[in-house]
Amino acid sequence: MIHLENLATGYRRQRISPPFNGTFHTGSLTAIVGANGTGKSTLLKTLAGILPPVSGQVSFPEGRPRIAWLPQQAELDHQFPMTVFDVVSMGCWPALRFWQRFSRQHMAQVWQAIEQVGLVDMAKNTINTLSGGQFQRMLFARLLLQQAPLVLLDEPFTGIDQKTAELLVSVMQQMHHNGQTLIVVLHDSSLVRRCFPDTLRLENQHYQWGNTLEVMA
Ligand SMILES: Nc1ncnc2c1ncn2[C@@H]1O[C@H](COP(=O)(O)OP(=O)(O)OP(=O)(O)O)[C@@H](O)[C@H]1O
Repeated sequence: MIHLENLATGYRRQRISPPFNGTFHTGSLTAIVGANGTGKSTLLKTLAGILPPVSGQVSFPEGRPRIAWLPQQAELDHQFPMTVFDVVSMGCWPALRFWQRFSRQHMAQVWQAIEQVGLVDMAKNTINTLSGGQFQRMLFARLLLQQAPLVLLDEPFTGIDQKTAELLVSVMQQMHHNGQTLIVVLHDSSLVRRCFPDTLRLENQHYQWGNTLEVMA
Protein backbone atom coordinates (compact mmCIF):
# COMPACT_ATOMS: atom_id res chain seq x y z
CA MET A 1 0.00 0.00 0.00
CA ILE A 2 1.25 3.50 -0.89
CA HIS A 3 -0.29 6.38 0.94
CA LEU A 4 -0.10 9.96 -0.37
CA GLU A 5 -0.70 12.68 2.14
CA ASN A 6 -0.87 16.22 0.76
CA LEU A 7 1.84 15.17 -1.67
CA ALA A 8 2.91 18.01 -3.98
CA THR A 9 5.46 17.12 -6.66
CA GLY A 10 7.84 19.36 -8.60
CA TYR A 11 11.40 20.47 -9.11
CA ARG A 12 13.68 22.61 -6.96
CA ARG A 13 10.85 23.34 -4.51
CA GLN A 14 8.58 24.57 -7.33
CA ARG A 15 5.27 22.75 -7.14
CA ILE A 16 3.85 21.52 -10.47
CA SER A 17 0.97 19.38 -9.20
CA PRO A 18 -1.95 19.86 -6.84
CA PRO A 19 -1.45 18.14 -3.47
CA PHE A 20 -2.52 14.49 -3.78
CA ASN A 21 -4.33 12.57 -1.06
CA GLY A 22 -5.14 8.90 -1.50
CA THR A 23 -3.93 5.33 -1.55
CA PHE A 24 -2.60 2.90 -4.14
CA HIS A 25 -3.68 -0.44 -2.72
CA THR A 26 -1.45 -3.50 -2.80
CA GLY A 27 -2.10 -5.49 -5.96
CA SER A 28 -3.92 -2.63 -7.71
CA LEU A 29 -3.46 -1.67 -11.36
CA THR A 30 -3.70 2.10 -11.86
CA ALA A 31 -3.36 4.27 -14.97
CA ILE A 32 -2.06 7.83 -14.66
CA VAL A 33 -3.43 9.96 -17.48
CA GLY A 34 -3.49 13.65 -18.41
CA ALA A 35 -2.29 16.12 -21.01
CA ASN A 36 1.42 16.71 -21.71
CA GLY A 37 3.16 18.55 -18.92
CA THR A 38 0.56 17.92 -16.22
CA GLY A 39 3.14 16.13 -14.07
CA LYS A 40 2.58 12.40 -14.66
CA SER A 41 6.26 11.46 -14.98
CA THR A 42 7.13 13.75 -12.08
CA LEU A 43 4.62 11.92 -9.87
CA LEU A 44 6.05 8.55 -10.92
CA LYS A 45 9.61 9.70 -10.14
CA THR A 46 8.46 10.97 -6.76
CA LEU A 47 6.80 7.62 -5.98
CA ALA A 48 10.03 5.87 -7.01
CA GLY A 49 12.01 8.07 -4.60
CA ILE A 50 14.05 9.61 -7.43
CA LEU A 51 12.64 13.08 -6.70
CA PRO A 52 11.86 14.40 -3.23
CA PRO A 53 8.33 15.70 -2.60
CA VAL A 54 7.98 19.50 -2.66
CA SER A 55 5.67 19.10 0.33
CA GLY A 56 3.60 16.38 1.99
CA GLN A 57 4.67 12.77 1.93
CA VAL A 58 4.61 9.32 0.38
CA SER A 59 4.41 6.55 2.95
CA PHE A 60 4.40 2.76 2.80
CA PRO A 61 2.43 1.53 5.85
CA GLU A 62 3.29 -2.11 5.03
CA GLY A 63 7.00 -1.29 4.57
CA ARG A 64 8.83 0.13 1.57
CA PRO A 65 8.63 -2.48 -1.23
CA ARG A 66 11.27 -3.28 -3.83
CA ILE A 67 10.49 -1.04 -6.81
CA ALA A 68 10.95 -1.60 -10.53
CA TRP A 69 10.86 1.63 -12.50
CA LEU A 70 10.73 1.83 -16.29
CA PRO A 71 11.41 5.38 -17.54
CA GLN A 72 10.31 6.72 -20.92
CA GLN A 73 12.27 5.25 -23.85
CA ALA A 74 13.95 8.59 -24.59
CA GLU A 75 15.61 8.59 -21.17
CA LEU A 76 17.35 5.25 -21.76
CA ASP A 77 20.83 4.61 -23.17
CA HIS A 78 20.43 2.36 -26.22
CA GLN A 79 24.17 2.28 -27.00
CA PHE A 80 25.47 0.53 -23.89
CA PRO A 81 27.63 -2.46 -24.99
CA MET A 82 25.53 -5.30 -23.56
CA THR A 83 23.59 -8.12 -25.14
CA VAL A 84 19.85 -8.72 -24.77
CA PHE A 85 20.65 -11.77 -22.63
CA ASP A 86 22.87 -9.69 -20.30
CA VAL A 87 20.21 -7.03 -19.80
CA VAL A 88 17.43 -9.54 -19.13
CA SER A 89 19.72 -11.47 -16.72
CA MET A 90 19.97 -8.34 -14.58
CA GLY A 91 16.36 -9.05 -13.61
CA CYS A 92 17.63 -11.98 -11.48
CA TRP A 93 19.98 -9.85 -9.39
CA PRO A 94 17.46 -8.87 -6.69
CA ALA A 95 16.80 -12.57 -6.01
CA LEU A 96 20.52 -13.46 -5.70
CA ARG A 97 22.32 -13.41 -2.34
CA PHE A 98 25.88 -12.07 -2.56
CA TRP A 99 27.39 -15.55 -2.19
CA GLN A 100 25.15 -17.11 -4.84
CA ARG A 101 26.21 -17.79 -8.38
CA PHE A 102 24.06 -17.44 -11.44
CA SER A 103 22.68 -21.00 -11.52
CA ARG A 104 21.25 -23.16 -14.28
CA GLN A 105 17.84 -22.44 -12.88
CA HIS A 106 18.43 -18.70 -13.24
CA MET A 107 19.65 -19.28 -16.77
CA ALA A 108 16.47 -21.21 -17.58
CA GLN A 109 14.34 -18.41 -16.14
CA VAL A 110 16.15 -15.84 -18.27
CA TRP A 111 15.55 -17.90 -21.42
CA GLN A 112 11.91 -18.38 -20.49
CA ALA A 113 11.40 -14.60 -20.10
CA ILE A 114 13.21 -13.93 -23.40
CA GLU A 115 11.02 -16.50 -25.11
CA GLN A 116 7.86 -15.02 -23.63
CA VAL A 117 8.60 -11.65 -25.26
CA GLY A 118 9.62 -13.29 -28.56
CA LEU A 119 13.31 -12.32 -28.58
CA VAL A 120 15.05 -15.72 -28.64
CA ASP A 121 16.59 -15.07 -32.06
CA MET A 122 18.05 -11.77 -30.85
CA ALA A 123 19.26 -12.87 -27.42
CA LYS A 124 22.95 -12.58 -28.32
CA ASN A 125 22.57 -9.27 -30.15
CA THR A 126 23.94 -6.12 -28.58
CA ILE A 127 21.19 -3.75 -27.59
CA ASN A 128 22.18 -1.03 -30.08
CA THR A 129 20.86 -3.34 -32.84
CA LEU A 130 17.31 -3.43 -31.45
CA SER A 131 14.32 -1.49 -32.74
CA GLY A 132 12.28 0.55 -30.24
CA GLY A 133 9.69 -2.22 -29.90
CA GLN A 134 12.33 -4.95 -29.47
CA PHE A 135 14.07 -2.82 -26.85
CA GLN A 136 10.83 -2.49 -24.92
CA ARG A 137 10.21 -6.27 -25.16
CA MET A 138 13.67 -6.81 -23.65
CA LEU A 139 12.90 -4.45 -20.75
CA PHE A 140 9.61 -6.25 -20.07
CA ALA A 141 11.46 -9.60 -19.97
CA ARG A 142 13.73 -8.09 -17.31
CA LEU A 143 10.70 -6.76 -15.41
CA LEU A 144 9.16 -10.25 -15.40
CA LEU A 145 12.28 -11.66 -13.74
CA GLN A 146 12.59 -8.81 -11.24
CA GLN A 147 9.24 -9.72 -9.63
CA ALA A 148 9.22 -6.34 -7.86
CA PRO A 149 6.17 -5.85 -5.62
CA LEU A 150 5.79 -2.29 -6.97
CA VAL A 151 6.16 -1.64 -10.71
CA LEU A 152 6.17 1.91 -12.11
CA LEU A 153 5.95 2.21 -15.91
CA ASP A 154 6.23 5.51 -17.81
CA GLU A 155 4.50 5.35 -21.21
CA PRO A 156 5.56 1.75 -21.84
CA PHE A 157 3.39 1.30 -24.96
CA THR A 158 4.23 4.56 -26.75
CA GLY A 159 5.82 4.36 -30.20
CA ILE A 160 5.57 0.59 -30.62
CA ASP A 161 3.50 -1.46 -33.06
CA GLN A 162 0.11 -2.93 -32.20
CA LYS A 163 1.34 -6.54 -31.94
CA THR A 164 4.15 -5.64 -29.56
CA ALA A 165 1.83 -3.43 -27.50
CA GLU A 166 -0.66 -6.30 -27.12
CA LEU A 167 2.11 -8.67 -26.06
CA LEU A 168 3.44 -6.20 -23.47
CA VAL A 169 -0.06 -5.48 -22.15
CA SER A 170 -0.49 -9.23 -21.58
CA VAL A 171 2.85 -9.33 -19.70
CA MET A 172 1.65 -6.39 -17.60
CA GLN A 173 -1.62 -8.23 -16.86
CA GLN A 174 0.36 -11.29 -15.83
CA MET A 175 2.28 -9.17 -13.31
CA HIS A 176 -1.06 -7.84 -12.01
CA HIS A 177 -2.42 -11.39 -11.62
CA ASN A 178 0.75 -12.30 -9.72
CA GLY A 179 -0.27 -9.71 -7.12
CA GLN A 180 2.24 -7.00 -8.06
CA THR A 181 1.11 -3.38 -7.72
CA LEU A 182 1.35 -1.50 -11.01
CA ILE A 183 1.17 2.24 -11.68
CA VAL A 184 1.38 3.10 -15.36
CA VAL A 185 1.54 6.47 -17.14
CA LEU A 186 -0.16 6.29 -20.54
CA HIS A 187 -2.07 8.27 -23.16
CA ASP A 188 -4.27 5.61 -24.81
CA SER A 189 -7.69 6.14 -23.19
CA SER A 190 -9.28 3.10 -24.84
CA LEU A 191 -6.53 0.90 -23.35
CA VAL A 192 -7.08 2.55 -19.98
CA ARG A 193 -10.83 1.77 -20.11
CA ARG A 194 -10.21 -1.80 -21.29
CA CYS A 195 -7.40 -2.87 -18.95
CA PHE A 196 -7.07 -0.59 -15.91
CA PRO A 197 -9.48 -0.88 -12.96
CA ASP A 198 -8.28 2.41 -11.40
CA THR A 199 -7.24 5.75 -12.87
CA LEU A 200 -5.60 8.91 -11.58
CA ARG A 201 -6.36 11.72 -14.03
CA LEU A 202 -4.32 14.93 -13.84
CA GLU A 203 -5.59 18.24 -15.09
CA ASN A 204 -4.32 21.71 -14.44
CA GLN A 205 -3.98 21.95 -10.68
CA HIS A 206 -6.62 19.35 -9.92
CA TYR A 207 -7.07 15.62 -10.27
CA GLN A 208 -9.58 12.79 -10.18
CA TRP A 209 -8.68 9.42 -8.72
CA GLY A 210 -10.76 6.26 -8.44
CA ASN A 211 -12.65 3.70 -10.50
CA THR A 212 -11.70 4.08 -14.17
CA LEU A 213 -15.28 4.08 -15.47
CA GLU A 214 -16.14 6.99 -13.19
CA VAL A 215 -12.93 8.96 -13.71
CA MET A 216 -13.01 8.51 -17.51
CA ALA A 217 -16.78 9.07 -17.87
N1 LIG B 1 14.10 18.33 -14.64
C1 LIG B 1 13.13 19.27 -14.65
N2 LIG B 1 13.34 20.48 -14.09
C2 LIG B 1 12.36 21.41 -14.08
N3 LIG B 1 11.13 21.24 -14.61
C3 LIG B 1 10.87 20.05 -15.18
C4 LIG B 1 11.84 19.00 -15.24
N4 LIG B 1 11.30 17.93 -15.87
C5 LIG B 1 10.04 18.29 -16.20
N5 LIG B 1 9.78 19.57 -15.78
C6 LIG B 1 8.53 20.30 -15.95
O1 LIG B 1 7.54 19.74 -15.10
C7 LIG B 1 6.26 19.73 -15.76
C8 LIG B 1 5.70 18.32 -15.73
O2 LIG B 1 6.55 17.47 -16.49
P1 LIG B 1 6.25 15.91 -16.62
O3 LIG B 1 7.33 15.34 -17.47
O4 LIG B 1 6.02 15.32 -15.28
O5 LIG B 1 4.85 15.92 -17.41
P2 LIG B 1 4.07 14.71 -18.08
O6 LIG B 1 2.64 14.86 -17.65
O7 LIG B 1 4.72 13.41 -17.76
O8 LIG B 1 4.19 15.08 -19.62
P3 LIG B 1 4.27 14.14 -20.94
O9 LIG B 1 2.90 13.56 -21.17
O10 LIG B 1 4.64 15.13 -22.00
O11 LIG B 1 5.33 13.10 -20.71
C9 LIG B 1 6.48 20.28 -17.15
O12 LIG B 1 6.08 21.63 -17.18
C10 LIG B 1 7.98 20.14 -17.36
O13 LIG B 1 8.47 21.17 -18.19
